[in-house]
Amino acid sequence: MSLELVDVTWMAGYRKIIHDVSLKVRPGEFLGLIGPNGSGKTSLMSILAGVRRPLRGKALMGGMEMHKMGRRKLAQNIGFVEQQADTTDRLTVREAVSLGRIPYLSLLSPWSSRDDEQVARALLDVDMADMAGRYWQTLSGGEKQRVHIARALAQEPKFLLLDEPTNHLDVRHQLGLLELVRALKVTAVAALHDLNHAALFCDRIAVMSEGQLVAVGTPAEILTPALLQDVFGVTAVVEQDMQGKCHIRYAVSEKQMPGA
Ligand SMILES: Nc1ncnc2c1ncn2[C@@H]1O[C@H](COP(=O)(O)OP(=O)(O)OP(=O)(O)O)[C@@H](O)[C@H]1O
Repeated sequence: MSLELVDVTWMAGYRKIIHDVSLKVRPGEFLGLIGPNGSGKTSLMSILAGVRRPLRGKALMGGMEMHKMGRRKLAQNIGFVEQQADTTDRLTVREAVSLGRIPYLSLLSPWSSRDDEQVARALLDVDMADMAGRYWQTLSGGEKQRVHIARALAQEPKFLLLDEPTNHLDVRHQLGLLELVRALKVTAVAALHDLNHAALFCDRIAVMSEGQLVAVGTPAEILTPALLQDVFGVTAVVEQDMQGKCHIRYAVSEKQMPGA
């Protein structure tokens, strides 16, 4: 099953935020979405997740328009981890992750041991099993982020959409999370600010600039010094290692060096 945007335009008030974007997420791939602040990554992710409806164009899951599908069907297929999602509810970590099972529950299909197993597995996946009894409000920013991801994993999604998932995470958990996403049997899309992470973990990278999709391709195709200069306004050297993985070294002017 694929996730696809066809000529999508989205406006906030009178301002066009997303301009005629067409993008097909390939089954099984890990697609990175990169672009400067305000380029439209979050807006595009929420359209891909079916949370926002395009003003023009189509957002399709398995060839069907998402706004015509029920919330339950969307939630059984798409796990979406938004930026800065918070709650004031008095929930434990386990209860927060259990919310991911709601799309599967009904009067005829009440909570079962299978739901317990999915919640336990999701907590293990994000390294939060030993904090399952802790209250949400007592968690650090990084721990909350890992719980959000566990909640999305508990949905057993076919598509995992992550908006800047490594925010708040220390370097071990950043790498652990991206390794986990790669290892999962899901199609994943993540908005990422760290371009070296995108280069290391993503199969393809899509680049947003001023609301437009300006490039899509493999990390080696996309992460060129010319694109980094054009889109991000930075000077960088891009090296490839023996495995063909790109590594970006940014050039910092003398004035910005410590002690200058
Ligand atoms: N509901 C809204 N109303 C008005 N403007 C909006 C709305 N949502 C987004 N925008 C504007 O649209 C532009 C794109 O925002 P978006 O959050 O999609 O960018 P982004 O690439 O995710 O940015 P960042 O990297 O800073 O998170 C920004 O200029 C933002 O201010």
